[in-house]
Amino acid sequence: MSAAPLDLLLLPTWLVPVEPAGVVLHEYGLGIRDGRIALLAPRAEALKQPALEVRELPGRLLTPGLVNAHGHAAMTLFRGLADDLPLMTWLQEHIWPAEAKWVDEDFIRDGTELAIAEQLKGGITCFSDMYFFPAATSELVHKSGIRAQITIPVLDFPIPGARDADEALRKGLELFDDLKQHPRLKVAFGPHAPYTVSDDKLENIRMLAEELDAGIHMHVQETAFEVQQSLELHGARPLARLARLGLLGPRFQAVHMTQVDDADLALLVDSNSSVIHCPESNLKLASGFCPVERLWQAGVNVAIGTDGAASNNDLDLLGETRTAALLAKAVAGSATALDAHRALRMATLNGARALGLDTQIGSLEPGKLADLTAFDLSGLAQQPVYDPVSQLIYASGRNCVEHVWVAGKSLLDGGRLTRLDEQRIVANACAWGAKIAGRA
Ligand SMILES: CSC[C@H]1O[C@@H](n2cnc3c(O)ncnc32)[C@H](O)[C@@H]1O
Ligand SMILES: [Zn+2]
Repeated sequence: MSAAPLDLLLLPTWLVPVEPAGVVLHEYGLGIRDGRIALLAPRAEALKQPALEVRELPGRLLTPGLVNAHGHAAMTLFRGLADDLPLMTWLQEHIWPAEAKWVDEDFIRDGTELAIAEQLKGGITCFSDMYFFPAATSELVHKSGIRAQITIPVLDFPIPGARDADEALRKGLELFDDLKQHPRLKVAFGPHAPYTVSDDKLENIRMLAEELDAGIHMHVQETAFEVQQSLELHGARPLARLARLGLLGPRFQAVHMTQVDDADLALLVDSNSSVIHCPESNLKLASGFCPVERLWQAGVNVAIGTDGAASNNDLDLLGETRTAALLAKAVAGSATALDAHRALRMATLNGARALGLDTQIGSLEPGKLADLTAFDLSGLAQQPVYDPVSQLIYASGRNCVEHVWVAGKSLLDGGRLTRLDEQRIVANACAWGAKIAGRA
C-alpha cells in the first residue's frame, strides 16, 4: 500500500537542517504530512512524491523555526517606558510599580497578542514566557497557533493574579493539569530569581518539578551585584545555593548567567543545566557579558532569548542572534567564537533542548514537527550568497522572514499573519500606550 500524499512539499533553494551540524542542502525538498516532516530529499526525488500542494521557494532559505527561549511577552506594552537604567533601578523604581498599576488579564491578552504577532513576523515559532496570569497567555498561544513554554511565576511577594506564592503555585498546577495534553503548550515553573524567592519556596518547586517532570526557568546571576548580595545573605553564590537546594539538572534553565566562575561552570556541566543568553537586555541594562564560547566549549547547552521588550526593546531573535555572534567574539577575544552555523543552532535546536522539546522541534529531521521558517535571501543586501547561513546571521534582518509554519500550519504567508489581525493588535497597543502615558 503506498503512503498518503504529502500535505505540502516545499522546494527552497537552500535548506539548513541544523542537525547534522554545519550542513547546507542545495535544491532539496521538504515534505509535510499531518504536521510532521515526512520527507527530506533532493528536489528531483522529492518531486516524485504525490503532494496536495507544492510550493516553489526560489532564493529562499528554509530553517527550523526560531526558538525565543526567554521573554516576558506582555511586557511589549511597556516597550520604551523606562530606558537607559541599570537593572535594579529599572525593576524596582519603574517596572514593578508599572506592573502593579497596569497589569490585569486584559493587559496580558493585548500585550501577549502583540508579542506573538511580532515574534511570528520575526520567524519565531516557539517562545518561552515568564509573566503574570499565565492562563490568559496560554489562551493566546492556543488561538494564534504558535508554540510556547508558559511558566508559573513565583515571587516572595504578591503579584498580579496571585496574592502569594502558594496561590500562584496552586493556579499554576491547575494550568499544568489543563494543558497536559495540549500539542503546542508546555507548562514549567518560573521562580523569578534567587533574590526574590526564598529557600522554602524553591524546595517546594524542586519537589513539584521532579514529580511532574517539568522545567524550572529562572533569572540567575544576571549581575555582579546579585552574586555579591547572595554571598552576603546566603554565604554562597546564587547558582551554588540553587545547587544546594537541588534545583539544577537537565530541566533547569538558567537565564542570563553573566557571572560565571570555574565552580559555576562545573555546576552547569555536571548538572547538564541549560543557559539562556539574553545579550541585548544584558547590554542595555549594563548587566554584564555571558561567556558563551567558554560555556559552549565546556559542553553547556546555550540557548538564546530576547528577554522582555521593556529591556531590549524588540522581540527580534534573528537580530539577537547576530548580536550574540558578534559579542561572543569580543568576549572570547577570538573571531572564531560562535560562528554563524553555531549561532543558528543556538537559536533553534539549543532553544528546543533547553525547553525539553528537542525530540520534537529544533531541527529539520523526518519525524519531527514541521516548525519552519523561510527567509528571502534574494534581495540586494544578501548578494552574493556563498553560505546562506552566513548571509542570514550577518547580513539579514527580520524583514527577510517570509513564511512561518508551526506543526505544518501556515501562520505567516508572504509576510502576512494568517490568523491574527495586525491592524487590531496595533490599535489595541496604541490605546494601552495612551492610557499608560496618561494621554487617554
Ligand atoms: C515572574 S514574572 C517576571 C518578572 O520579571 C521581571 N523582569 C523582566 N525582565 C527582567 C530581568 O532582566 N531581570 C529580572 N527581572 C525581570 C518582570 O518585570 C516581572 O516582574
Ligand atoms: Zn527576563
